[in-house]
Amino acid sequence: MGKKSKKKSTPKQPPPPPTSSPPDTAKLMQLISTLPIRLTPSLPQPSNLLPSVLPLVLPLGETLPQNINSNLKPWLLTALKVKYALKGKEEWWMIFDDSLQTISSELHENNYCVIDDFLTWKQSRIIQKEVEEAYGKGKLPDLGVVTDGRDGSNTSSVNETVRGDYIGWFGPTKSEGWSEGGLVEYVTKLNTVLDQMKRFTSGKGLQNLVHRSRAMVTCYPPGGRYTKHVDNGGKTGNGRRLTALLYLNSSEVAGELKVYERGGEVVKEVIEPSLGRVVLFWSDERVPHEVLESCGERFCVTIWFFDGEEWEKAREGGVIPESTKLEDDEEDDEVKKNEPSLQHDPNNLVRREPATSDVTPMVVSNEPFCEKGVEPILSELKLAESKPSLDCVVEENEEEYLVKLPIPPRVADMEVECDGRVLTLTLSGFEVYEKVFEGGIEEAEVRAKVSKKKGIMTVKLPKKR
Ligand SMILES: O=C(O)CCC(=O)C(=O)O
Ligand SMILES: [Fe+2]
Repeated sequence: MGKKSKKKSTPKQPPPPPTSSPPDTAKLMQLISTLPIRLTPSLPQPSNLLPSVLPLVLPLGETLPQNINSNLKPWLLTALKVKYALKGKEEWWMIFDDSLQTISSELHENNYCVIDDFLTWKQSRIIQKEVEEAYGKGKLPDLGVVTDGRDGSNTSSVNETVRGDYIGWFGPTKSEGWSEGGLVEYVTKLNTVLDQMKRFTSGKGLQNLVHRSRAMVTCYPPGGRYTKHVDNGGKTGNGRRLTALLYLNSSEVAGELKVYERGGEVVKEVIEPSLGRVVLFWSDERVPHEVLESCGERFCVTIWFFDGEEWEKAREGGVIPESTKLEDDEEDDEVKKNEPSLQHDPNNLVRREPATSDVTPMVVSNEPFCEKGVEPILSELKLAESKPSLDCVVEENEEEYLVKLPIPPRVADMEVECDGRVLTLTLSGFEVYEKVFEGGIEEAEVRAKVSKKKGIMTVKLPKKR
């Protein structure tokens, strides 16, 4: 009885801090202003709500209290960021259980999630510089081939009024031009976070994510836009389960991402494409979205994560092109005949559908590091798997190395030992598109030729002159 009346007398109060000593708000805010993180400007000012949220997350280890007041929820991610920045762990603030739990539940409840400071400021600037340079050097040469319409069912139309961006597909390695390694850090971090998020979800959502696409780097020039669409819609799925956008714009370029409710009638949020911001959303009909007209050069890196089964089905059904074109190789004629061609690339415009050769397994990191040199305690990082490695025979002649290995069952990163050095190949279909020499060998700008016979694949690597 007493309990009941007590409840009635304290309506609408934020939940009391779980510790007896409430934080000194002014001091706290002063401290926060010195942290290398951003307080989401579109939310109510920090002096307003943040102090109410912080006590909820700060003293509680790595689990969140249940039933957090809903008006405080938008501040949760910021509060968690503050929490880990206070511990000197701002680089990996999102990998801790309470952060993962918050991101997962936002994604599942809202169908999308905006994460600021996914990369540190420094990391974001590195990728930004690399992307701008790539654009300047003409490495994003192609006008996007669009998925037109709301349901994404038309994948063949090319219409500048629908989409007006320049596109390039990239692996993250130095040999693909990422001289400062910015993209590889981002991709590894993203893979690792998504992999860890699996622990906080059940059902189909994230559990079956096994592949990711290469990074689609885009620049919308002034006036560029992309009308309302979904990334994986229509009758035949294309395997995409989750879309991850990384924005790279430090000045105001407009070009906001407009996110709609399922059905595409009701606007949920208009999101600025600002530097270091990551937006995760389900690629299917749940999240129609649109890019509003840009007024400057607007940069974004998009990576799609695939549901293993759906992707396999789409590939078998011919929805996904098997491979990019093979170089002329007599031995491969038979193979070529059996491969679907890139029919939806009639005008030499770039594919916006990631091909088999654009897809690679999610490689996760077990050793996230922290800028300040403090290693986060990451005892939970159990899902990480090492790259598959296949037995192979390496033969050598004057001009090339011949690496013979069993054909991998699916797209795979693999390591082969070549002349005593380890060579990492990212293989897909029958094309090797990415290779990294480790152990001091000069990076070779070679495009390996691959041929296939009776279950054995031969990779021919020309020797560098
Ligand atoms: O650049 C963006 O913000 C989103 C692009 C997009 O929706 C797409 O490429 O499918
Ligand atoms: Fe999209």
